[in-house]
Amino acid sequence: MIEIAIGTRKSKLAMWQTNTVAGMLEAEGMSTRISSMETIGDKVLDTSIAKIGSKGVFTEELEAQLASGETDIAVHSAKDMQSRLPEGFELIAFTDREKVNDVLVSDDPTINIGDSSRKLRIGTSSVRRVALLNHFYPHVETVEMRGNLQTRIRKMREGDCDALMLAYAGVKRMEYEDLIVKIFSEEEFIPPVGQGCIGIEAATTLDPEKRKKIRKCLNNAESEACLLAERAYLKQLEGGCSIPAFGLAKLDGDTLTLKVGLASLDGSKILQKVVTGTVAEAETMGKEAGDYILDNGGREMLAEIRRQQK
Ligand SMILES: NCc1[nH]cc(CCC(=O)O)c1CC(=O)O
Repeated sequence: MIEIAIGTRKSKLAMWQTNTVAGMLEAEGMSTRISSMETIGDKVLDTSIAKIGSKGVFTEELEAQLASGETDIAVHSAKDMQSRLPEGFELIAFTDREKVNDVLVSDDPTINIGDSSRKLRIGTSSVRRVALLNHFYPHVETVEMRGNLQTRIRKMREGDCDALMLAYAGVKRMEYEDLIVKIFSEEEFIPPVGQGCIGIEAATTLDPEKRKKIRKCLNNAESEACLLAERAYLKQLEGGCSIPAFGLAKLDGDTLTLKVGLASLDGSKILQKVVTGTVAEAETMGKEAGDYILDNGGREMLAEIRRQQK
């Protein structure tokens, strides 16, 4: 029997995702061994990720295990992955995607984000969520909020904020669906690249037979097409989760539609572009959309964002 060694972060969400992936592999007759760790990104909670500076704070240590052969694959939230992986690593599969929306979570069901007469403090550490909230709901106050889902909910309950803006996928997986007070439309609040999807990373040195078996078992072709397009966009911007960029691809028959955008940090400016094509063109589309954004004000916006983040 072939055994797949899986690396993962230790957070409850990461473990949920890893157990799901392990279950899929086991259902196809493979055995699995899970090795979990706390990464730098999990440990440094007092600084926002955008400011830690180093790329891949959640991934570097897992990649070291892949490179040494200690593990075969690492399981990640696809949206936490840098658009350009370090040399020697690749994403070999993308699982079935969960609903991609952002949601608002609170213990107070009467919260209405549209009501500007009431003070509302929303916890998030995402530059994209802050920018979009400023843009669409300028009366809302945002509060910096790091840590895993459970920590954030605890902080909300301690009074740090009135509500949290989170990805539906994580809220569902951690069984906090009862606290959802609003589901943001994916048209208005276009999600970040990769939201809702689990990405499987491997070293390029992974045994090709193993790679093929893992891929066959875990990869969803639709997710893959969408993720390739979205990630190619982010790569063209040379971005990761520290810039307020967003991108969502949808597959309808053979037609892939990619909607992307970039916001200024304060949300005052938003650039958007929609491109369509075939599955085979996924990465070209992402690149094309990225070039369009860069050439139409995005380059200056990115320079400004990077200046403000220094
Ligand atoms: N950045 C943290 C993170 N990474 C993945 C998820 C949720 C699951 C997903 O979007 O795939 C979350 C929490 C959140 O953004 O609310």
